[in-house]
Amino acid sequence: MKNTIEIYRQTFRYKGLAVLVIVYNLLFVIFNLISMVLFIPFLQLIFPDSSDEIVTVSKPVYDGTFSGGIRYVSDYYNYFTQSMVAENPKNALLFVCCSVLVAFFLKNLFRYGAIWHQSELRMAVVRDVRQNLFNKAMSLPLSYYSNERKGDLMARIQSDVGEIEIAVIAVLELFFREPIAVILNVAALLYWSPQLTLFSFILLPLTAFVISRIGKSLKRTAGQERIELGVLFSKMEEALGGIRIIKAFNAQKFIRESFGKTNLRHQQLTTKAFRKRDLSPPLNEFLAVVVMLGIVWYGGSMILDNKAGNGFDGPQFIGFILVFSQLLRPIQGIATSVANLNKAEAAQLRINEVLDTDEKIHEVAHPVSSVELRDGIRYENVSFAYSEEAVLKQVSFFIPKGKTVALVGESGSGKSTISDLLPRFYDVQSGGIFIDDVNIRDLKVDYLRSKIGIVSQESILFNGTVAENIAFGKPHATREEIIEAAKIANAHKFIEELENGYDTQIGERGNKLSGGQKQRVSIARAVLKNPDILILDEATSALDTESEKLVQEALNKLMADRTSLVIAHRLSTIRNADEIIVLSKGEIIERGTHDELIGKGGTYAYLSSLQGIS
Ligand SMILES: Nc1ncnc2c1ncn2[C@@H]1O[C@H](COP(=O)(O)OP(=O)(O)OP(=O)(O)O)[C@@H](O)[C@H]1O
Repeated sequence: MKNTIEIYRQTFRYKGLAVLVIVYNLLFVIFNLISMVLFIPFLQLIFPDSSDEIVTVSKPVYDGTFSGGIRYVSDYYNYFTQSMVAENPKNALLFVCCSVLVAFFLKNLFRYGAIWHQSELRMAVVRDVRQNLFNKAMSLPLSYYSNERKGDLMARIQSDVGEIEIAVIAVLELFFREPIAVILNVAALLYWSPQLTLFSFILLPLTAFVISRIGKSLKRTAGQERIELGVLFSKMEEALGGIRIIKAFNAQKFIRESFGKTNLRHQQLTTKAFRKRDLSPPLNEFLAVVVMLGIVWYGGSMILDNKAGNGFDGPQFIGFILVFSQLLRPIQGIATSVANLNKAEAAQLRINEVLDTDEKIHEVAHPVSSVELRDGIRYENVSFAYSEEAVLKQVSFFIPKGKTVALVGESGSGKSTISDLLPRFYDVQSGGIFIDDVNIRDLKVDYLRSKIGIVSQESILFNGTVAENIAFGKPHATREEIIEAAKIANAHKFIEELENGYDTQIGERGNKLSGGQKQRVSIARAVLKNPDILILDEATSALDTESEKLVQEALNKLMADRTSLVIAHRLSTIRNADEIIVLSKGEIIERGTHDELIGKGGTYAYLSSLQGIS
């Protein structure tokens, strides 16, 4: 219920649109009924025998009340058409036809009016929910992404938001259209014949029971089908993502077979679901005919036996059946809307789980507005764990301003974790990191990150032009600034040679560029940002000698005069670091310059010898 209220609230954030949808729907319901009722005089014209007593209807008088007003309009219409019948039956027929036509036209006009505004409303709500989820996804801590699968978040953004879209319409129809349609139609039925109305309502639960049984069974199968579809998609995603490895290992057959099995299971479940779903229309129709025939038999007998009373004649009886047939739609509509809202409750819950996730990286109430970086960066007794197991244990070191500290160690020793703590992708659990004497926790996160440039192992480029990718951290940079940065990053030459120079689209994730080119674009991006502090996660993938030379040169220029923390994989590149810190299992085991560490003959010397460095 809480989540239904939430959907209701989101819908009514667009009050103007919601009110328009409601008003149009109400007019649709009213004209739907009127278009049925207008048939009665039409039928009375076709069966003149039954109109004997009606032609004598005298001109109605308006009694001043609201319900009297409705009766007056309807009586006047009868009086008017019947007077016409007396004068010229063909004119009367034409008049009734025109009235019915106008009523149907208006009914459909209002129906379309409701749908017109509904489309805007549902998409506006969807846009909001999707945007909120995306904004939240952007502010969630990195730890969220390691614990929860990205695919799951994608599913929430895609399918759960879709459920909300359907629910927006359900809310409007459930509260503002269908019940009113039911009430109006039932009122008309009761007005004509309370006895026949009661009889019809005895038959309805029978059909409702059968239909709901099918609905439940369908829901079960549809649920299984959705799960299987999820598996199917994840297999597809996995296979497409790893296509290079699949080909390299000649594993196409294995992957094809595994996909084939899931695909077959999905096909079987979908077929089952379709069969159940497709059973509804014929069964619905048959049950509707059973009910109708029951009414025809009972109502017809009442008229034949002259027991109907209250002037209930043949044409009115047909009108009764027409209106009754219109009653099934809103009743089914209520059932569908309730089912859709139930589904949306679950979807809203899943969306709220994301929206309510704690962002973990909290800002202090009164952050320090700026810090100069005069002395350097200090890690002081830093300990950290992603879950239970400690990943960093009491790590302390200092990077003097303008100097470079390199982190070395086996895979999993904690190098990336140390660098992730500086821009506060995670917060230390004990100890602290200081820029001069200011704890980074006391700085505004945005401000802190604005001072740091990161060049990561993987060059993360986005679909766009080269220039846009370089200006990523400084969107208002001029073309001259971009070119200047590219020159420093040894990227200008190759960019100029591209098809459209700086305006060349580089494709998804920059897949139109080579590894070395991507790295130099990333470096240009960091150069343009011109940060005081630099984190460099050195690329592990080998580049050819020429490319590597260009990248290394670019990095040297980028690092000049900056305070840098370098994660080194190839030890040749950090020979000149001011201090090298060797980590093992989250602890510092050696530290010193290259020469000092080689002289010591410890782990660093051993690792260097493995890489042929002395
Ligand atoms: N997001 C995470 N969630 C849980 N554990 C993690 C996460 N990231 C890293 N770890 C674990 O923390 C430890 C340190 O990892 P880290 O990535 O800092 O090491 P590294 O020295 O940078 O390794 P590599 O050289 O392979 O990149 C490892 O045991 C790793 O499994």
